[in-house]
Amino acid sequence: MNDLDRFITGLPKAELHLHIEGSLEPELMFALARRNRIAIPFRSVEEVRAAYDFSNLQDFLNIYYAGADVLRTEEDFHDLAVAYFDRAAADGVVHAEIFFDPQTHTDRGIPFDVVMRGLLAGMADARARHGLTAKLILCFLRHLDEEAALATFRAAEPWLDYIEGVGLDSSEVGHPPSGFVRVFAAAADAGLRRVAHAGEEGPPAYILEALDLLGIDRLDHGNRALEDPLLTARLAREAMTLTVCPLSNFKLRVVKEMGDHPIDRMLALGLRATINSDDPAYFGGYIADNYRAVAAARGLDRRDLVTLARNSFLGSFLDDGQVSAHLAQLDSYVNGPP
Ligand code: HPA
Ligand SMILES: [Zn+2]
Repeated sequence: MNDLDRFITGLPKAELHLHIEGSLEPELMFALARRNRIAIPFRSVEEVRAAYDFSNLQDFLNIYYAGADVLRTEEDFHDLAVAYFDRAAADGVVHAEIFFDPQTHTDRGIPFDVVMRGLLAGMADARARHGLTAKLILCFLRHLDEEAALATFRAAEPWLDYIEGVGLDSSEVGHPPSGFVRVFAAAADAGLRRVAHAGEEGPPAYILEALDLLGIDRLDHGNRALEDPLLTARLAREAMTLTVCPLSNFKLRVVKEMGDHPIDRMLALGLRATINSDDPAYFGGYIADNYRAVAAARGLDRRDLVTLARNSFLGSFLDDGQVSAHLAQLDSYVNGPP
């Protein structure tokens, strides 16, 4: 590890865009398949990795939903979460706001409660082992209809004290935010935060819908906002946090090359951009790898990296006191011992 690598790994940071199902490493997939006596169409971890051959969101999603089939028990969700938190803590993550896709599990007959109990147990372990805090964001699958999202929200009702917010993910194009106004309104009425994937593959108009129709507090991806200068200016003016995922953007061809990544342009335009890993088991790296990838490709200096880490706390759903404490910790990391 060189100096910049060490600096990035040690930088205290929050992760704001992480699908827990996307942190399922092939090794754990094999272990869970064995434990649950499930046949999977692969003979080795290498074969699984070789099958991760996708070049757009839908091809990736097909593989990601298939992989999630090995998750069956509370213990499985616990082990999945602990594996992610251990890995995140090693990358300097001190706080994580993680997505989960309940419909991916309830549609296979896994009860909502099993998913919740397992993830919450994993979060408690992360707190005890690493002092890492975490929040849960329930994502609705946008390739399914709003009735299904409303049913999922009703299933979540007993658990709302343990859920920070709702999100919108899965296949973006053809499934605009305008289809989910009622379920997001119900979430707002229940006092939940709202986020949505928009502008990853979908057009800037979808970002506008997420802002104006869903009332989002944070924008997941948002890359295509840059095609619309007025929208970009608005996002900057409103200090909207963008959860940008560089390795995901590269693997899913949102950018052709890492050298084309707009992260520094976003910062220069005054956008509150953050760096995140999205689905690290599938996209080839955890959060520090994402910081390193853009630092190398776009020549980011330490000041830019600190800005990105600062933005991750400012964009989190922690309360003001907790944000200040994390920013103070970040300052003391950057400035060294007094
Ligand atoms: O990058 C993503 N985009 C949309 N849906 C997803 N579900 C997991 N990862 C993603
Ligand atoms: Zn995502």
